Amino acid sequence: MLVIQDLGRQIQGRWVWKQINFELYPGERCAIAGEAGAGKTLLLRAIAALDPVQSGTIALQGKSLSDWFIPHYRTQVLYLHQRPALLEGTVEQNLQAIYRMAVRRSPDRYRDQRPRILEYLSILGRSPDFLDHPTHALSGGEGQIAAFLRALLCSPTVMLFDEPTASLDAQTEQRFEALVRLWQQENPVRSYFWTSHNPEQLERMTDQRLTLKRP
Ligand SMILES: Nc1ncnc2c1ncn2[C@@H]1O[C@H](COP(=O)(O)OP(=O)(O)OP(=O)(O)O)[C@@H](O)[C@H]1O
Repeated sequence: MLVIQDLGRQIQGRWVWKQINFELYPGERCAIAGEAGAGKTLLLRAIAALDPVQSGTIALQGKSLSDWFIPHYRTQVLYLHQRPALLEGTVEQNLQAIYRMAVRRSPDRYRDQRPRILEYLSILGRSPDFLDHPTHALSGGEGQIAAFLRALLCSPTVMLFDEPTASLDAQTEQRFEALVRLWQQENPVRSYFWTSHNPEQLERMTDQRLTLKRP
């Protein structure tokens, strides 16, 4: 699915990590572990093609990142930010915006997907009113939920979860994890990387581990 070879990232002339080699197979759930500042976010951002790397290559489905049209690559590999940025407007307008992007332009598609969104909301313990909330009034946890719904609608093959439940209470965290499992069951080739400072969560949610150490 995704092959990382000899990947290295420098910041101000210093290697944060280097010689990272890893293969993510279809359906795999991989933890990215390492102490605070080890470069977990930088690695996820590199895999998402959001940041440059100073050495090595990434290939998705046998095709090197440099040969992908980046907007298409990002429909397949999606980074869920720790502190997601949402557009002005309501949660629902943020979800509808996905279908105005050139790579997915299809105005009617949102309507078709709405029942699915309502099902996801109920798994997350939220009522349909959540869709009407203005994004500027969302708490950090609600912002994570809204961004997760948006990510699910994008249907990526590889999801990059960066401390996705850091702002959630324990019950919503469990619901979030249940929805990740459902998302994966819907299509078992879906795979993900997940970072968290909670070892029990990594135990529950992942079965592979990539540990970052200082070079
Ligand atoms: N834009 C930047 N400019 C300068 N240094 C940066 C930048 N982004 C990250 N760093 C540094 O790179 C290192 C790795 O950062 P990163 O956020 O990837 O760590 P992390 O493992 O995700 O940490 P945490 O577990 O605390 O979230 C840190 O020392 C950080 O200060």
